Amino acid sequence: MATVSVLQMNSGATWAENKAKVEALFAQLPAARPQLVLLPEAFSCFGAGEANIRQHAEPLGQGPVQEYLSALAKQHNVWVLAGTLPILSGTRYAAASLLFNAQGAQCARYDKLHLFDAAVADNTKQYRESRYTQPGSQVRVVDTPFGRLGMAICYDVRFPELFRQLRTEGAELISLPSAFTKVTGKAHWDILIRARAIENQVYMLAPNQWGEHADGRETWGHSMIVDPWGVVVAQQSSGEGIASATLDMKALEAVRANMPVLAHNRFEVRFIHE
Ligand SMILES: O=C(O)CNC(=O)[C@H](CS)NC(=O)CCC(=O)C(=O)O
Repeated sequence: MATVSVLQMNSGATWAENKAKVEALFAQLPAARPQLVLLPEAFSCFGAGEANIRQHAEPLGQGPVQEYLSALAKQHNVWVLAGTLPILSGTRYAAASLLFNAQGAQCARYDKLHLFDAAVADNTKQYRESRYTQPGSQVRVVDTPFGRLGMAICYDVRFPELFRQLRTEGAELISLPSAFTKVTGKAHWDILIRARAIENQVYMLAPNQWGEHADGRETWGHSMIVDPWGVVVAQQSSGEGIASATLDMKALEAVRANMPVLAHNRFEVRFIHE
């Protein structure tokens, strides 16, 4: 049975400082070695505006952030889910989640489908992710040695159809790297994640940003791993840190066999491309 770890970060503006944070967290991985480690959304550069994102954006397969993660995966012999980093996409950037295997090869990419354009009663007030982000156009599921992984990001959690589609395509685990705000996180974070886990009978792996960031924006933390019955099996409430859990695929199969919601479903989900 595989162990997975989600890393909670307080990412700053620059890769130099965030790289040091990633390194420090990897040095604290549990003795029961995880096979998969997940980083939060915007782990490499966060909360310092569009010019800063542009400076950190990399072409797919090139650049210091991807090179570092590839080496890190290999060095620690773990799969690494690189929450999101800005990947050049035309004249803009995709908020891309990249998966590296334990040999350091980049083997899956998912671009955030739903962009966070919303008003929130916090000190940022207006979020306009679509101003600088190129949305994805594909749903992504990938086989790993520890289960079939569906990929999602942050605000996507509010769109249950995506998660039903991932389950329909065989997902057993779903990654949800996030930078969920403090205000919306307090109201909705655990409920949304647990609901997606329960209704789709999957493990939800949700590393989040925590604390105050360069532009004063605040994120909620509470990074968590939720099992297919909806139980929060690991959580890092506040501060930087690591939450780890062992995946029990027999228990997942039992939940599905006892209550076959996928077979009972009377609705069909269709992904609408742009
Ligand atoms: O833009 C960046 O640098 C990194 N990306 C983010 O911080 C994104 C877009 S602004 N945040 C979210 O999606 C929060 C969603 C959320 O909090 C909710 O759904 O309530």
